[in-house]
Amino acid sequence: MTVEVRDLDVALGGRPVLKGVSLDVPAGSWTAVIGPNGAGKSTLLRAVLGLVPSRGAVTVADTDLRALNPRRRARLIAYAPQSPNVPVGMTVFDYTLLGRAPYVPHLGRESARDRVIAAGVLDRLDMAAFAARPLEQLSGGERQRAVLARALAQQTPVLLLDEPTTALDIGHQQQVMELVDHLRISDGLTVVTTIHDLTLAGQYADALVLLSGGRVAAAGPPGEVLTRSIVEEHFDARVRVSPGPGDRPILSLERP
Ligand SMILES: Nc1ncnc2c1ncn2[C@@H]1O[C@H](COP(=O)(O)OP(=O)(O)OP(=O)(O)O)[C@@H](O)[C@H]1O
Repeated sequence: MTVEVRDLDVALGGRPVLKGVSLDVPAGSWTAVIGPNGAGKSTLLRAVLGLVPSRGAVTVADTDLRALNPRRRARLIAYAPQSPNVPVGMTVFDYTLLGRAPYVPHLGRESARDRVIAAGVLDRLDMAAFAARPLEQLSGGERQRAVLARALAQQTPVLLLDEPTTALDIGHQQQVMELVDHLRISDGLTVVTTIHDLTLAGQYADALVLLSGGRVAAAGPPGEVLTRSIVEEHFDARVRVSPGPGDRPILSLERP
């Protein structure tokens, strides 16, 4: 399903954080939102979901997202936040099962199918062995995968992921990115993710949107956005950009 954001303005604590941000994410594609710390990436995802007040329009398949009730919205769009408050004492399995909440009838319980879906997602994220463990006893990377599991268990056509790989080792980074890409291709998911690893962003995303100071500073295919001059200007970093497989850029830091 196509996601469209038009002229989004967000102010937090009386300060403008997003200014006129527009975004078009075609159905079944992957867009990565990149940008320096404080650029407004997480705020953009939160504003799309209606978690912070904003001006502008957000539509999914031409439906105004904010006009939907929370249950209908949760069947359309899933969100894995960067560092959510996790309920103390809850097991990984029960937390993942929360992703099925939009499908549970009022006053009803999760079905056997819901439990199968939750178990399947945990399995695919290498988390089956952690199913009975309380969330607060997990490492940072294990908790991050549990948060992702809950979002994937929602089985929505649109997935918003805030920094899904920051706490993960290189193997689990690849596993998570491959799993999301596999779901995108097999189920036609539309994916929007914020991400700091620019090479990883460029390898998986169809399009990159660079936020800088709350505005869209560049947008387009990875090769157009991840140029040496754009990265140096907006991240204040010295980098080498070399062509990788499929003409997707590979970035490495250069010592000044
Ligand atoms: N509740 C708030 N009140 C005031 N300012 C806020 C609030 N939440 C975020 N901000 C500010 O909004 C700006 C954007 O924050 P946001 O978390 O969206 O940035 P980001 O691009 O995701 O950063 P990072 O890469 O560090 O995760 C920052 O300057 C931040 O300090």
